[in-house]
Formats: sequence, structure tokens, C-alpha cells
Amino acid sequence: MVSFKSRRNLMRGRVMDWVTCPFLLPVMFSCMGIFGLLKLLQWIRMKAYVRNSVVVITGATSGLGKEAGSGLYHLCPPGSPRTLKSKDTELRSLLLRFTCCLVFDQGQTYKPSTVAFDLTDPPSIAAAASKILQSFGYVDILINNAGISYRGTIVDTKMDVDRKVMETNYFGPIALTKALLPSMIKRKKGHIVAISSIQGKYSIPFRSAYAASKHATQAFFDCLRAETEHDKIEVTVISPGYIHTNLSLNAITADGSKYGVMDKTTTQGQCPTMVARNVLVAVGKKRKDVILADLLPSWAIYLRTLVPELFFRIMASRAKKEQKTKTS
Ligand SMILES: NC(=O)C1=CN([C@@H]2O[C@H](COP(=O)(O)OP(=O)(O)OC[C@H]3O[C@@H](n4cnc5c(N)ncnc54)[C@H](OP(=O)(O)O)[C@@H]3O)[C@@H](O)[C@H]2O)C=CC1
Ligand SMILES: CCCCCCCCCCCCCCCC(=O)OCC(=O)COP(=O)(O)O
Repeated sequence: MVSFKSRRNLMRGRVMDWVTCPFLLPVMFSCMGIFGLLKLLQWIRMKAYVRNSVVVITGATSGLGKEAGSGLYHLCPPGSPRTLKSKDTELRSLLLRFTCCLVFDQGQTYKPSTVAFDLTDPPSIAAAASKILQSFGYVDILINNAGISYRGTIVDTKMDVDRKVMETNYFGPIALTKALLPSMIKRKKGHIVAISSIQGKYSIPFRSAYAASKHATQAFFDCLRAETEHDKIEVTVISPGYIHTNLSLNAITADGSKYGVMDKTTTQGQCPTMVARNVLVAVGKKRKDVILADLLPSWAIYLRTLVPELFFRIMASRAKKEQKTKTS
């Protein structure tokens, strides 16, 4: 017993020696400094990339889109009018609608502006695209962010609901992309971003329409990247895990009614400001495919690819458990 205690004290002493050793703290601080510097460099790189650009973000009224819009807005360099109160008020009121266009002009000032449209209404998408092109002449970066989620069993879900989710998350964004693409190809310059989801990589139960729309998004934008690379068009697909936004509150159910529940998974999700920041950094780095999720959902992608049978088993037992809690 005594020898165990003394051995423990010896160990404790060794650990303390190591912690207080003269090299550890400087090494730790240097690592933190390097990390901070890398982050700063990434941010500067992104700022340089978006400067003098016309950026269109869909779904800028809420959640991730709103944070991305605000993030870009605050990139404005010192001395520009971003500190003016009226500008902030203007931005806030402009963000009350669907799409936000941010213009960074040569004088390093910008005029955020919005165009309202409904992704489930093709004529309104075409009208919005021509309004954007008429107003700004071109678009440098299009961030297809707007989207809707869904909860329901396949057997109960009306086809109209499947269609609505596909229209909002897939057909709408690709229609806007197709409307703006020719002008990008003509200029040999453009960057198209799709905010997909980890559910674009694998499907979880009771999300059939949502997961299908995100798989379709991934597939479409992967094709687009290959087809337009020689036209100097950049394509970035971003797949986030849960984010703390209103997505679950705004989700629709099997009969098309609003789900209206803030799910625990969503409440515990990533901070939208941080995700927006990571989205902008990924855009600045011209990344092609980005996962922005915690370890478990990220690893599940490998599980789905490498051991599909096990993945399907886990998903089936999740479905069974969820179904049981619903009926009990
Ligand atoms: N939150 C999460 O856990 C995750 C979200 N994502 C994706 O992130 C993106 C943003 O979602 P998030 O911010 O979380 O959710 P929010 O519900 O907070 O925001 C969704 C945005 O999309 C807009 N929108 C919805 N329907 C339409 C439509 N028919 N036409 C035009 N705009 C529309 C909304 O406008 P309005 O409010 O005016 O209806 C709103 O601005 C989505 O594509 C989502 O799939 C991906 C992974 C995880
Ligand atoms: C190598 C070992 C891996 C073990 C993995 C076990 C399987 C765990 C499955 C985890 C499932 C996580 C699902 C994450 C889904 C997600 O992040 O979705 C993001 C959204 O789009 C959220 O939208 P929603 O409407 O569903 O709230």
C-alpha cells in the first residue's frame, strides 16, 4: 500500500516536472500562436478574394445565410462606411427577404441589396437572376444556401411534400445557378457554392426527401465542377452537420404542415457564426468539397463507404428506436 502511494507520488511529481519544464509553456504558446496566425492568414486570404466581388447569398434572412451575409458585410476594411449606423439598419432591413447581394466595389465600400424570390417558383428565380445581372452586371460568387428540412415516414409522406423539398433544395438552386452560369462562363470567372449537408453523403431515417435533395445537390455540383473547370469556374460543396438555426422549426412534415419543433440535435448544433466563418474561409481557399461536422457524423461517411452493412444496421436500429418512442 505504502509503495503504491509513493509510486503514485513519484508519478505525480514526474508529471508536474514535465508540466513546469521550461520548454513546455513556450512550445504551447508557439503552437497557439502559429495556429492563430494560420487562422488570420486564412481570413486575410478570404478578404482579398471577396474584395471587389459581387456576392449573392440565398436564404440570407435567417440562420447560416444571415451569418454569412453579416460576416461578409463586416469584412469591410477600416475607414469604409460600415461603422455608419444607417448602413447597419439598412442591412438588417434588407436581410428580411430571401436573397442578399453584397457588392464590394473598387472604393472599398459596398451596397448590400436584396432580391426577393421563391425557390419553388421558377419564374421568380428567372426574374431575380435577371434583376441581379441588370443591377450589378455580373456575379462573382453565388452561395446557394437557402433550404428547408423535413420530418416524416416515407409511407405517410405526400408526393407534394417530396416535390416541395426537392424544389426548394435542389431544383430552385440549380435553376438560379443555370441562370447565372452563362454570364460567369462568358467572363471566365465565377465561384458557385452549394450548402449541402452531411445528409448529402448518407441518409438518416425519417429525412428521405431532405437527404435525397442533398444527395442530388452533391451530385449536380460535382458534375458542374468537372464540366466548367476549363471555364475557370470554381465549385465548392459544403456539407455541414447540425447547426443551431431555425432549420428544424421551419421543417415540414409528411402532410406538408410545419414541424415547428426545435430539435435537441439542432439546439446542440454548431454555432452558425462559426460555421459561416468556416464557409467563407473554404470559399477563400477555393476548396472543392468540405465537411463541417463533428467527429461522429464525419466518421459515419467512412462507415457508409467502407462497411455499408454495419451502417445500414445502425440506421435501421435508429429508425426502430425512433418509431417506438413516437408510438409509446
Ligand atoms: N441547421 C442545420 O442543422 C443544417 C443546415 N444545413 C443547410 O444550411 C442551409 C441553411 O439552413 P439554416 O440556416 O440552417 O436554416 P434556416 O431555416 O434558419 O434558414 C433557411 C433559409 O432559407 C430560406 N428559404 C426557405 N425556403 C425558401 C424558398 N422557397 N425560397 C427562398 N428561400 C427560402 C429561408 O427564408 P425564409 O425564412 O424567409 O423562409 C431562410 O432564409 C440549408 O440549405 C440547410 O439544408 C445543412 C446542414 C445542417
Ligand atoms: C467509424 C465509426 C463511426 C460510427 C458512426 C455511427 C453512426 C452514427 C450516425 C450519426 C448520424 C448523424 C447524423 C448527422 C446528420 C446531420 O448532421 O445532418 C445535418 C442536417 O442537415 C440537419 O438537418 P435536420 O433536418 O436533420 O435537422
